[in-house]
Amino acid sequence: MSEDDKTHSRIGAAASLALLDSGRVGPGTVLKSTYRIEAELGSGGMGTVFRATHLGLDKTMAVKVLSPRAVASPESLARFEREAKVAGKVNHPAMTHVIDFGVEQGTPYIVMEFVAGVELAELISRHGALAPRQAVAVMRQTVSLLRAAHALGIVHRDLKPSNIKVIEEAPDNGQLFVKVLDFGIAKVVGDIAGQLTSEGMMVGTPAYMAPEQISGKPIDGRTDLYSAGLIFHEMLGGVRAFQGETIARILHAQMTEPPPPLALPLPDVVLQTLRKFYEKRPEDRFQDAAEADRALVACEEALRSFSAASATGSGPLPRPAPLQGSPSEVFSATMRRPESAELSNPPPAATPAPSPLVTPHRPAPAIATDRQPAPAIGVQRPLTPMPPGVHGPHPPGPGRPVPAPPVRSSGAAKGCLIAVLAVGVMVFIVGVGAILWVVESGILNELDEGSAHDDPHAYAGPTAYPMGVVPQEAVPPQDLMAPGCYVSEVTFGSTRDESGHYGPWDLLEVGSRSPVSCDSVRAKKPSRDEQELLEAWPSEEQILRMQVLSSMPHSPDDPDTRRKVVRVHTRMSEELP
Ligand SMILES: Nc1ncnc2c1ncn2[C@@H]1O[C@H](COP(=O)(O)OP(=O)(O)OP(=O)(O)O)[C@@H](O)[C@H]1O
Repeated sequence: MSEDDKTHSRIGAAASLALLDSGRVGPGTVLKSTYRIEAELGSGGMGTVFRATHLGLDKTMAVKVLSPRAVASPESLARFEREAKVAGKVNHPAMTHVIDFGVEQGTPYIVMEFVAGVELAELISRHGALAPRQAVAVMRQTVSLLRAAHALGIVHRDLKPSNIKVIEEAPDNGQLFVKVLDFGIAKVVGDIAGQLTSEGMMVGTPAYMAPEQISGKPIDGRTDLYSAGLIFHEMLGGVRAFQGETIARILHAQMTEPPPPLALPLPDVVLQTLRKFYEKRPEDRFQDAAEADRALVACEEALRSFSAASATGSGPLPRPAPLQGSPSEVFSATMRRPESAELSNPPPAATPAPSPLVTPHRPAPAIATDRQPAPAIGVQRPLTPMPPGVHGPHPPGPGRPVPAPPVRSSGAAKGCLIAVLAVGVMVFIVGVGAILWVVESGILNELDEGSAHDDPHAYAGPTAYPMGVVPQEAVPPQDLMAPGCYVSEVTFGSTRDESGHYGPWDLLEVGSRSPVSCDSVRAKKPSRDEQELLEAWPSEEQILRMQVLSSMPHSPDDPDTRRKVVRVHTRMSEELP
């Protein structure tokens, strides 16, 4: 995790403790004559995590050692100690259990069970979106752990996909099992120790931080539910819900914008549950983990019938062939990808077996434009029209072509054929005559000139409307109700210049426009970033609102290019007074 991706507390100076040197603990060090440090696993805001061996039990464990930077204050020492004690209180299968705690030559450390597996963040970035049922299963385990922790007054405060480790996959149904890492910055609500994080210091990761956490308001279990909701969104969509080039941009989006809609068909109850997790106001969210869990159970049921309905008439839904071996072999083999020779029972085909962990499809892009409908995800892909209550951007057509009925060669059939041919010839002659008449009469020219105005759904082109951004207060409410508002997803592209700045922005693609009711569009002043994009907007049409949905390099090979997908709400200027 990059430094700029995180906003950790700034630790105050306390020189007396700064003499701790992490060099004292490293591979070869034996702590308490019991734990031999083997290798570094990684480091985060609080310290470094090592793989270690319990010498008595000959068992692998994880040891987290506080970094000299973090240990520079009594506050961080207290936090670290609290991590050990608090984490030890939570007894749940998804909890990473704390085994021991100690201070060796002034260096505090915590001994935890070693959690093998892959971080959810890595799983998503490597394989894309999870199948919805897998995502719901991960959510249920996480929320169940939160329920246990919240009951003890413990809030995690830094839930994110890199703090969730996928430890196993059930070979029969692909269910994923997870453990949550890092209750290290947990806050014991009401505990005096909880006040240690002084006002104004933020602890958390911007992409998953709840609005109240950002604005320094009191936090509680609902704060974790917000982060969990964004993780749910990411599992379903395959990309982070909130992305941005700067921390400020992400924090602003967390405070003011909903996550972009998911571009895959999902039952209503799943979409409603998702939204309720990340409502901006804590009082609009699930009020506790138990309530969230009930909603997730309803999601499970809806997805079951969704799959069943999808499968009707089309045979069993396609499922990737499971890899061979025990669950842990399957899991590690999947993570290493099919260099199949490494598997105990490699799949026989020359083509590598797809991972059962996630569907073999690429993730649905977070944003589906009308030009590029996002693919539905793996096993949930409906092959028949969606059942009632299921919403998706592009209801799929029948999955299989209907075979034509066999034609019988009989006298009656021949008679019918001749009659049909005769009617066809007559229609053709009348049609040609009508076309000639229309061309002669000049009607086509009139239609051509007037089309942009006559068809409110037509893209009017660059010259029809005056350009400008309409601030909310400048648009009378009755006018907001007027027809003529559209929404479309627009792609802008740019290349980084020598000073490292992107711009100017080119308009690459305007997705087809859908009419929206203007009263659903709240005009807002564009940010500086958005203003830059606006300059590329060639249409002399008023832009009510724009929202950056995603921003990424054109391709991994060309990191100096950027592609932004922006949702633009526009209105025809002629509707204004
Ligand atoms: N109990 C554990 N078992 C196995 N690996 C672990 C364990 N705890 C942490 N790790 C791994 O060690 C690495 C560092 O973890 P750490 O929690 O210090 O960092 P982080 O999560 O990136 O940062 P932060 O905690 O500051 O958000 C991560 O790759 C994490 O997956």
